[in-house]
Amino acid sequence: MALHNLSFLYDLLRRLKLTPRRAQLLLGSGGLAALVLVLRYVCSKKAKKYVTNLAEVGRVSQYDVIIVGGGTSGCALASRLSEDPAIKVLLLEAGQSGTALAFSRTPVLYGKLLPTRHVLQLRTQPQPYAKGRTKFWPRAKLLGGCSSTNAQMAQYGSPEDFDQWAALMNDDSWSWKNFSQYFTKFECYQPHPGYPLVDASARGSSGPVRIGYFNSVSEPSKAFIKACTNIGIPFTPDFNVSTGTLGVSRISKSSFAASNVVDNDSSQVTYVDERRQRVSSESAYLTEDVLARKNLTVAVNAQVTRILFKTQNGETRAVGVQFASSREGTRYRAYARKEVVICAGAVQSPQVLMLSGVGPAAHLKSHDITVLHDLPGVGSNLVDHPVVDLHFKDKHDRSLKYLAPRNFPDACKLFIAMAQYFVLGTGGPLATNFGESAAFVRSDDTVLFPKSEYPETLPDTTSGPQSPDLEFFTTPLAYKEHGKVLFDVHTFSLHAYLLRPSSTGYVQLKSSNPWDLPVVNPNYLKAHEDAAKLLRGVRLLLKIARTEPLASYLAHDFKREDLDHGMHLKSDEELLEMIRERVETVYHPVSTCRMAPAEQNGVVDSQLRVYGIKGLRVCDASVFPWIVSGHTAGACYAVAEKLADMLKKSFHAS
Ligand SMILES: Cc1cc2nc3c(=O)[nH]c(=O)nc-3n(C[C@H](O)[C@H](O)[C@H](O)COP(=O)(O)OP(=O)(O)OC[C@H]3O[C@@H](n4cnc5c(N)ncnc54)[C@H](O)[C@@H]3O)c2cc1C
Repeated sequence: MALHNLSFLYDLLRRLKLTPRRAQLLLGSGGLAALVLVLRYVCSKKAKKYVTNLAEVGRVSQYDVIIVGGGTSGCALASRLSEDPAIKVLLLEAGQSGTALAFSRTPVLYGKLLPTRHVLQLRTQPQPYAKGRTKFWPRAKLLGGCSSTNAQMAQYGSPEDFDQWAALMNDDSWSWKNFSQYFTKFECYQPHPGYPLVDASARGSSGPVRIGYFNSVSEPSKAFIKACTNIGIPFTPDFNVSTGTLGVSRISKSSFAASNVVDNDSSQVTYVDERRQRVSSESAYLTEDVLARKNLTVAVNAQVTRILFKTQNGETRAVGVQFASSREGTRYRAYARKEVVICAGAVQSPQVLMLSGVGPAAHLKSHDITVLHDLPGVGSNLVDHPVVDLHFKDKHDRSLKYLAPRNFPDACKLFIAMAQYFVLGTGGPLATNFGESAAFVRSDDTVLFPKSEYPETLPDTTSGPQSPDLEFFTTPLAYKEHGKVLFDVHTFSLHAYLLRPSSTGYVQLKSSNPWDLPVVNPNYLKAHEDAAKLLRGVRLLLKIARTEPLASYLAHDFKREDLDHGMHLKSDEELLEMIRERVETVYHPVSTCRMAPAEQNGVVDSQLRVYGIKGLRVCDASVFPWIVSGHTAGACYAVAEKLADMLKKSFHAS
């Protein structure tokens, strides 16, 4: 039946006798419009009801907890807290629903969201160590936050990352042994017959966040895994295990060890549902049942402009928030009996604190903001993962280039893929998140980087001996400018990123107006070792690209300036120039309201309480003491799960 439908569609398109030009026009305008309409229709059926009349929110006399920002952590926290009917929760989100947007729901389309109004069009300061360029830094303005716009890769970092958090805070509840329960609490892992080596019993099975596999992966991405094992990167069946995250994945057959044959159908483990749609914090945690709770109010298009405080007997307490839907809009207020929790993300949590008078005193005064509490750490310690992309020609011309069709056969392929995804609901190419295979390595691994070739000893910035400082991943298509620019030939891409940079930067206010985007400066590659480690990563990737079986999938004799087949011949100096030229964000900023002892410039303590203020906490990527050795969304969920537990217990005790 499915095949019949697809061949019927193909015949129909052929009978239309479209010339390549017509096909291009059809796809460029009508096709896109049709796609958007179909998607709108599909998604509108699932659109949820949230409070949009902000006056209604202020009418409730008091909430117990007000959460600022309905992003990855914010939705999780709101949902968990409101499980207790005695806790009255208000969640205020600056953007609208993400589940109502087709570009968010359909994995392959998330790049299309980045240049829209649903994403803050933030750019960094010129990067002095990256050729003075400013970098595009998209941050979601949607319920679900960046989990509504991200690449859905479900790897959580290394267990030793969290042991390091625990040691810093002298609080064992953050150690992997104890904190890992919150990863399993949010997870609903879907075992897959193609992945028999994954120990499903070690994964969560009843949490709200469905973790599973897409059902498409390109041949070169499978070959990448084998090429990695051929140069000495061990295979690991699961990146999220207690023994650490080092190695390369994925693979399906348990016969791998014997035959060394990679034969999987699926890509990395991802946040994806049974219809191969995105799982975001909103879709997972704000279900209809949760939204039906009388003690939970979720308001959208509600941007918090500042926290409200009360000072009595020398003690300052957060008592509520002020919010509005637009720069000129009416300012509303809502009050919290117990706690205000800021979950506005690594860029905006420090912004909200500073707008409210909590932050570095001199900086606040320079913007005529009355200093309520001088807290120098707010906005400092910004860290992000820098990435370098390498582009290759796909030798067999089988890439997903048809997703941006330029001729009739490609147009047909796209329509078939659309039918497969939207009509048949069987996934296929539109269900890809692009990140297919990945490897985690250490830059001091002497098998991969022999001392004879890499004599320099670089500072060890990993969180422990089982933890990586470099990640590689593959995409079945090369792109530039965050997906805006594709190549006119079939391509395949390899990416190297630095997991534990030494370089840190800052978030500062541009002005005291909450609608002005803050100033961000990650200081990419400021530290010598950051560039040196990325150089090692790029050298190794270039070697992997020329190692079988991957080498046979790439057209290494294809000579073109904008492709990297000759890159391995460059000197270290030339490669470093290229790295500084190309370095971009992997969209993982953290640590701007760092959980750390107060004397070490910390902003929150180990219970995520803002130093010096009562009733105020921060809960999102901004509290990470150090950046995780992997992808950041998982720890955002887990931190929120932990805080929800903590708050529920403390409310019951009081
Ligand atoms: C393009 C992209 C790809 C990524 N890919 C991956 C990936 O594959 N895997 C992975 O693990 N991680 C990935 N990440 C990173 C990950 O998604 C983020 O680190 C994580 O989601 C951040 O969660 P958060 O809760 O800190 O903040 P966010 O999810 O950003 O939430 C902050 C929320 O607060 C709201 N807000 C801000 N200010 C206010 C205010 N004043 N009032 C009210 N609301 C406000 C925002 O609108 C937003 O909804 C990616 C990120 C991006 C952008």
